[in-house]
Amino acid sequence: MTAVLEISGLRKTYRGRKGVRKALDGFDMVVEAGQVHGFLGPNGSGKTTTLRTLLGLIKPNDGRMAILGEEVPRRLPQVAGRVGAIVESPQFFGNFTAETTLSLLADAGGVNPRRVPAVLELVGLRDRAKDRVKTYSLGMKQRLAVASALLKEPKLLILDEPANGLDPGGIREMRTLMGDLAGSGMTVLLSSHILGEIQLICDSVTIISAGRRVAAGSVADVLAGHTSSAVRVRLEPGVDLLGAAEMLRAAGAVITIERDHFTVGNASNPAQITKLLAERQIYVSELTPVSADLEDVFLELTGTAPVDGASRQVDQVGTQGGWGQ
Ligand SMILES: Nc1ncnc2c1ncn2[C@@H]1O[C@H](COP(=O)(O)OP(=O)(O)OP(=O)(O)O)[C@@H](O)[C@H]1O
Repeated sequence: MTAVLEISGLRKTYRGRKGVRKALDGFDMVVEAGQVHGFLGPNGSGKTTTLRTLLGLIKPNDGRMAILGEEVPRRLPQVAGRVGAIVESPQFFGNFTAETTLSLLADAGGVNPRRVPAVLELVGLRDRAKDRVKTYSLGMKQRLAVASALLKEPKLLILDEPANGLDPGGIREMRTLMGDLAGSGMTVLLSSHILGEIQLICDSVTIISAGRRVAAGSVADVLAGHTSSAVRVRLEPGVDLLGAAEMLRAAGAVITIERDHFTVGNASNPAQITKLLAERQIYVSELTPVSADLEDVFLELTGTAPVDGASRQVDQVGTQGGWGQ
């Protein structure tokens, strides 16, 4: 596979009245061609700074970046025509229709006007193209924004938080759209903190925390590297669930109590659970492993503060020790 986007050792320090803030601290990222790549991190972890730096809107302090094999920002003029990006929510005139809006943008950007119906079709707005934008839902406005970025037929599409503020239906539409775009050969980079959706949309991810990469790879690989040691425990009806949970907690288990069961978050040896319970004549009716999802991995990784001052990427974060070994 060829890399459409490569970043290495990127550093950005903001200096303000409140002092110096390291937004990017030797950040690395690689995005391969034809992928939908999720760029994930908590608020303030450096996602927007990375995207704005890539697009030449912010000057980095150090590091190398290349888009489609061209060094940026030096060669940005040569590559800009092949990159579509939305890093700030674009403002549209509510009284214009989507068709007019895109026609004006196409005209201003020297794009063939035939692209307008094509992109409207791509984002699923063809039937509403002649309606005023002010009658659109937020999801439709987001799709119009994507349409505007697609006018010049980019090879790489960069979207900052495209699912932000969308309801589940809007997120589903956005997900379908991303899949369609990648299916047409485009590479899509999308930043987000909505992880459940990312797991379904993306082929690969980069997770950033405090300006450094803490995980990267295919969603399956990232998940496989962080197998959960949690198990769900259900007891026979009528048994004192809270009492049993308390007893395990006193023995060192990390317990989360649900309505009709509890989970043990650090059960590296599930037999210990059944043994301790059986010693008190309490019998389990279900003991099931809880599989890790991207959200678990994200919390585990971004809750792990990187070593201060070290620029090494901490992809290989060790898993925490389990209880009951
Ligand atoms: N113009 C600025 N001046 C000073 N500090 C800034 C500036 N822009 C961002 N920062 C700081 O840099 C860090 C990274 O911010 P950035 O906006 O890149 O994060 P983010 O991951 O995009 O967060 P969010 O998801 O909230 O948008 C934060 O600590 C932020 O407060």
